[in-house]
Order: sequence, then structure tokens, then C-alpha cells
Amino acid sequence: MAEFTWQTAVIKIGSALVSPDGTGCSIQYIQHVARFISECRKHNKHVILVSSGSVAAARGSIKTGIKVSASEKSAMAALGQTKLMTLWSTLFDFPCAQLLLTVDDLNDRQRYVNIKNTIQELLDNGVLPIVNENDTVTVERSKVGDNDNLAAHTAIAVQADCLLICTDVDGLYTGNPRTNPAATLIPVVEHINDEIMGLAGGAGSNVGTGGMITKIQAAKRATYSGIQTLLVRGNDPTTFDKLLTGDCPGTLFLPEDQGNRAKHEWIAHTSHPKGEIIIDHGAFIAMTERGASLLPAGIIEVKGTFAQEDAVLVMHEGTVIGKGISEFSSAEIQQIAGVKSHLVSRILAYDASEVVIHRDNFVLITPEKLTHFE
Ligand SMILES: Nc1ncnc2c1ncn2[C@@H]1O[C@H](COP(=O)(O)OP(=O)(O)O)[C@@H](O)[C@H]1O
Ligand SMILES: N[C@@H](CCC(=O)OP(=O)(O)O)C(=O)O
Repeated sequence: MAEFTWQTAVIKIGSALVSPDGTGCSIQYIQHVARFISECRKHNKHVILVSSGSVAAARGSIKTGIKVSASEKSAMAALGQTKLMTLWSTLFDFPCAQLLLTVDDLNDRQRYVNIKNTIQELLDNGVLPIVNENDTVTVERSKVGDNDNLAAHTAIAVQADCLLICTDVDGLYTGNPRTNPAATLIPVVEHINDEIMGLAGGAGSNVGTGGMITKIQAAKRATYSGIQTLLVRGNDPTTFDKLLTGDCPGTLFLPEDQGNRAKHEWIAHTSHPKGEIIIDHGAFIAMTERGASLLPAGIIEVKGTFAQEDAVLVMHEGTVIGKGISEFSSAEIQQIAGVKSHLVSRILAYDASEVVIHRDNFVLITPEKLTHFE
């Protein structure tokens, strides 16, 4: 069994653990998770909980058709979230706080920073942050869609050093253990490649949403950002006894790359680009070989409509070379594209930055990496 240590963990609990029979919510399994969280906090570790189960908790309380409509599901989420928070609160002798997030919150730089600061403030005050997707307001296009990936985004935002995903199987198997008795548990994954992605099937219960696919996606997102990710069986109390002794049961996904900064992680993995800036060859060489910032003189064209501080793609000869935070809106860039930096303030009639994308707000991205995180 591998060993692992951590200081700040995001712990994700699936619906199957919150609602073992798919209707309502029960402390049957989550009491063990709560005991683990309380023990960790006594050892000065920071924990953020991402809890699924609001929809399952309300099943049977909202009249629905055979096929649950979007509004029925939203109503269930709204009602069930209250049940969920109440249940968790009864299991701790410290306060809990509710954070309901959407993908728009994570993609907007200002809101993302606010989420990070809010969680830090709660942790500093001894409060347990409990996160869920805001299913009441999200529509398909704005959903993270599953709490596995939401937990990974949260771990990146708070710069956690561990993502712990608790589910109803021992870990990642070579096939779905429910349907393939020959499937064996994989204790350690050093690199998440297509073969590993191919092992995952869908949800194992009628309450789960993400299945193993979203767990591996989440593990890839987190490990790309230097965050070790552990997938364990959360409905077995001995799992948490082992974790408390530093053992790690289940499947440990090793971090890919230490040292990424939180901003670069957000730029590369979480932000959704709102437009494109097409640059000339001189700017391409400067940015890819000399680590330079993007100056207005190197801009040929701007596409899309975006505001200052939005994430944008940087393009050269039809190829994405990276993502960055723009210091200017698309309208302003239309005015300053191709001009020398010392003329920018005169053209825009205010004391403006002389760079369009500062190097610290830019991440070179290969097309493969970009594809993965779209
Ligand atoms: N390769 C695999 N290894 C382990 N479990 C798998 C695999 N492929 C599919 N599964 C299924 O994924 C399920 C866990 O995902 P899910 O039902 O969404 O649980 P949760 O509610 O915890 O998110 C397991 O119960 C199992 O049936
Ligand atoms: N936001 C949803 C959770 C969706 C979800 O990801 O569920 P699961 O796959 O069980 O972790 C809810 O609270 O029901």
C-alpha cells in the first residue's frame, strides 16, 4: 500500500454514499467520513468537503414524472441541499458553510479569486466549507456537470495538496468490477494516458452521475496541477482508519507537475477563453523562445468580444500557442493592434498598460493539453 501525506485536502463524497438507497440521505456511510474529517482537523489539517447528494436527498419529496424534468431536478436540488447541509452539520462539533458553485464562477477570474479567498477565510475561522454545484441555477451549458470535476477545480483554486474522491468501490479497476469479475484494482497510476481513460465506465448506481470517467478526468485535471489524487471506497470505515495512519488504500494518481502557480493553473486548466489574439512571427518568437510579454506591436488581429482580465487564446498562423489574461478589452485591442507601446495611452486616452498580455499571465499550451481541458 502506498504512503502519502498532505496538509490541505479536498474530499469529495458521491451521492451513493450520501443516499445509499437512492432516496433521502443517511448518516450510514458519511458518519465515517465525518469522523475522518474531525480527526484530520485535530491534527491541524485543512479540509474542504465537496458533497453530492442534494438531488438524491430530495427524491420522493418532489412530485416528478417518469422522466425528471430540468425544473423538477432543480427543485429537488434546492430542497435536497437543505437536507444535505442539515445532515452534515449534525455530524460535526464545528460550524459548516455552504458554497454552491457553477462553471461560470470558476471561469470568471474575479469570481474564481473570490471563491479562493472565501474558502481561505472560512478555514482560518475553523469553519468547514461544504461545496456542491448550484444545480438550482445551472443549465446544461453552464454545468460542471459532476462533482468529481468540481472537486478538482476546487482543489486547484485552494492550492490543495490532495484530492480525495470517496466512492462505492475500492478504487480504479482494470474494468467495471460490478460487471467484470476479472477486473483487478490498480493501486498506483503514474500517468493518466488514453489507456487509463479507457478503463472507465459510467455510474455504478442509480444515484451516481459521474461514474469512473469523471473521476479519472478529475484526477487528470488535479494531477496536472501537482495535486496527488486518491480514489477510495468511502462506504468502508476501515478506509479512513488506514488513511489516518498514513496508508493510502484505493488508487493513488501521482502528481504530474509540481510547482505550478495557482494563476497558471487557472489559466491553463479552468479558464474558458472568451476570444482570440492573432500575433505576428516576431511576437511568436518573443513569446515562445524568450518568455516575453505580448506587446500591441505584435498583434495582427483580435477575434471575439471580451473584457479586460478575460482569458483569451493566443494564435499564430492558425495554431494555438497559449492562453493568457488580456490587459485590454477586445474593443481596445482593435484600436492598438500593431502600434508601438508608448502610443497606447495616447490612443486610449488613459494611463494604460504597455503590454497586452503580461508574461506572468500567460501559459504556453500544446494543442493536446488544450484539447483535454476544453
Ligand atoms: N474501471 C472502473 N473501476 C472502478 N469502478 C468503475 C469502473 N468503471 C465503471 N465503474 C463504476 O463507477 C462507479 C462509481 O461512480 P458513481 O456511480 O458515479 O459513484 P459516485 O456517486 O461516488 O460518484 C462504481 O460503482 C463502478 O460501478
Ligand atoms: N450536484 C449533484 C451531484 C452530481 C454528482 O456529481 O453526483 P455524483 O456522481 O454522485 O458525485 C447533487 O448534489 O445531486
